[in-house]
Amino acid sequence: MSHAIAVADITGLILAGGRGSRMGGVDKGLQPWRGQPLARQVLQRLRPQVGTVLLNANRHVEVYRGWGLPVLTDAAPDEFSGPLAGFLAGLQACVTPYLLTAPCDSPLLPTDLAARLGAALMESSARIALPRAGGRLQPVFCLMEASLRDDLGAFLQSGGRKIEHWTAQHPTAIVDFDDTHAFENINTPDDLQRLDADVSP
Ligand SMILES: Nc1nc2c(ncn2[C@@H]2O[C@H](COP(=O)(O)OP(=O)(O)OP(=O)(O)O)[C@@H](O)[C@H]2O)c(=O)[nH]1
Ligand SMILES: [Mg+2]
Repeated sequence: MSHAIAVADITGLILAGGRGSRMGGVDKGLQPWRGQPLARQVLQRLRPQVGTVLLNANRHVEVYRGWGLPVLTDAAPDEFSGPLAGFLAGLQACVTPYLLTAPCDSPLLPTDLAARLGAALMESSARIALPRAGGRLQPVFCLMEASLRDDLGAFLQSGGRKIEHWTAQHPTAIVDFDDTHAFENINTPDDLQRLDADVSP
């Protein structure tokens, strides 16, 4: 018996729906890092790990579509309800049993993220798997059963906004990763420079 989820059974979702306020209000996914838009760096790392990739954005939708990706907007794109609104759009669109999210601003995400989270899901009775690095949960990187879509819809409807508040309502497997740089995310123009200097390719 193999304790793995087939790659084809996972839809990847790049989360690029935020305001980027700490970056001056720009679309973070389109900011260049090592010569490419951040969200494209994420796409390169995520694509081999999943069967299909979707992208969630509320601005510059045509630019992202030009990359050949289906683009999902939040149900209420003007409200900026946070990443869970992106999770829900992904869950509603995905036709596979599992959805794996990754933010557009973490270009060094682990190349074995789906494999390790997937193995943890299979080996437990959990419905969600989250990575932890340097002792901190990284809930924006979330592998979940697609059948949680109605439950998440109800959580958002009732005003819930925090990923960890939602995941805490379901059995969740936690997977420790050693490489803390892998989850570094870029929030400010300074971060763009610093992450390039600190971490070799
Ligand atoms: N769909 C959707 N995604 C969001 C929203 N807000 C944040 N995100 C995503 O959640 C992830 C983490 O958010 P942050 O790093 O805080 O990004 P941000 O909100 O664009 O940046 P700040 O405005 O500076 O906080 C990123 O992948 C964002 O794109 C939202 O309202 N809707
Ligand atoms: Mg934010």
